[in-house]
Amino acid sequence: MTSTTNKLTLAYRPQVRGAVHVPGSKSIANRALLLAALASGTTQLDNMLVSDDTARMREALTALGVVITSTPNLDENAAQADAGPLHVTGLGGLPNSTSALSLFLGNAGTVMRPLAAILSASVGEFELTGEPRMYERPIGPLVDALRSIGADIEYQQSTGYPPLLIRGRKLPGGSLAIDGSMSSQYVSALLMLLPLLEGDTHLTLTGTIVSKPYIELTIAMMTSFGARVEQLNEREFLIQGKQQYRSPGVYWIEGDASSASYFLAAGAIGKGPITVHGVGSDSLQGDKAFAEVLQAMGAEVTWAPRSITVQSGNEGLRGGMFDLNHIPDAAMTIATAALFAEGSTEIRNVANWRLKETDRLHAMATELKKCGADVEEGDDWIRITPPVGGAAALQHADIATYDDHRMAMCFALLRFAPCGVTILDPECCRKTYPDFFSDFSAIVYSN
Ligand SMILES: O=C(O)C1=C[C@@H](OP(=O)(O)O)[C@@H](O)[C@H](O)C1
Ligand SMILES: C=C(OP(=O)(O)O)C(=O)O
Repeated sequence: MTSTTNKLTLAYRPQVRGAVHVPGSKSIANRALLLAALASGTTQLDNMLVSDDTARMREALTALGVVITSTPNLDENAAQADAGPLHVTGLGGLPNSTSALSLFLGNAGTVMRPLAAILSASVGEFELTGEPRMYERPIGPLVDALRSIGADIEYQQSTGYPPLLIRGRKLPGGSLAIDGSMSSQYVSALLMLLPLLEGDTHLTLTGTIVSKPYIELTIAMMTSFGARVEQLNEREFLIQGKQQYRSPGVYWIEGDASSASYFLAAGAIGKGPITVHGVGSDSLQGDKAFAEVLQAMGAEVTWAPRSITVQSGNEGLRGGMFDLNHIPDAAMTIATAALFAEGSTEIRNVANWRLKETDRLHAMATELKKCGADVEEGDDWIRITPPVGGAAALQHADIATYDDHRMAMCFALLRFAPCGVTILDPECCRKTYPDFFSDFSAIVYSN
């Protein structure tokens, strides 16, 4: 691994073995921080993720008056050396701010969307800002739903996009519809707010709902923090108002299943076995299903409640056609694993890749082509065919990462090809996994 300031060259290492403890899940960490902040009582959060996205949530909650303290890490198996338990003293309800606040939320969808919902029903005036890319990521469906029950939210630049100016006020509940066809985060954001409203709410999801497991994750976590959500059917929910979140005492944040995908794919390509600790059959995260896709491609997968082990199958990986709408983040790792598969791999139903840290369909197609793959890109799909000659015929490329942590991380798999790979601006992985490249280098070998 050689690194200059803004690029990292990863030399050929054909084999992988060992074990890794992946850092805490971004999705769970940011939900846990928020729910603990709204709850009565103090919550201890174990295996907290230390990354840009969780830093943005912590800073925002601290500015809102939530006391969060960290304690030293005494666990030598911890995934991150700086990730000791956090103690969050809950507000026992919605925030109440006497001064106007401007909150910088970076490019963290799991902060912008939930806080837009929570603050629209809180006392105070809140400006929600972020990085330039955040201003290109839509939030209109969530704002429309909140306005329909009386929220006062103003777009400060373009209609339908952050930055937002929110003048918080009591919201009554009632009948509410939300379009879940662009992002499940709008649904999760509303769900976390609704128990705290003055009255009961009947919530209907409209459109073709994307990324569904994240909605299930939200409901599971709300339940752990003492709220009740009644699901009437696939699209309808009844949520009583005037509820209160309650601290569960200690809450363990699972390892990040999307971060696990890079190591699991490594095991499938580079012989293995490799064991990823922190994610397993008991996991709440939908991205654990990534291991099922690897299995369908020919890898050998062994499940335990809190770990997954993968090794290459006897016949290597084979391509196929996969609808990966339910695992949009881990799906990116299938796109680079496809370079090592026999035949073409088609990833379907991922239109909202275009709305994330970058236009991921376009970025992925552009960079895979640089490696010598034949790539076709549709509105909501991508098909990858490795060069004739397979991995041995792949070409070394300087991979542009578009300030997208997953572009940087999933192209690390190219080090299993003789050409190796250079990753430009590898530091962008700090959004969810600051130590990714050193953890990845620790499990690869020359023979
Ligand atoms: O709720 C969440 O924690 C997330 C939901 C997904 O977004 P979409 O619902 O926009 O696909 C996912 O891509 C994101 O990284 C995290
Ligand atoms: C889409 C992602 O992030 P965000 O939470 O900002 O939507 C991601 O982590 O891949």
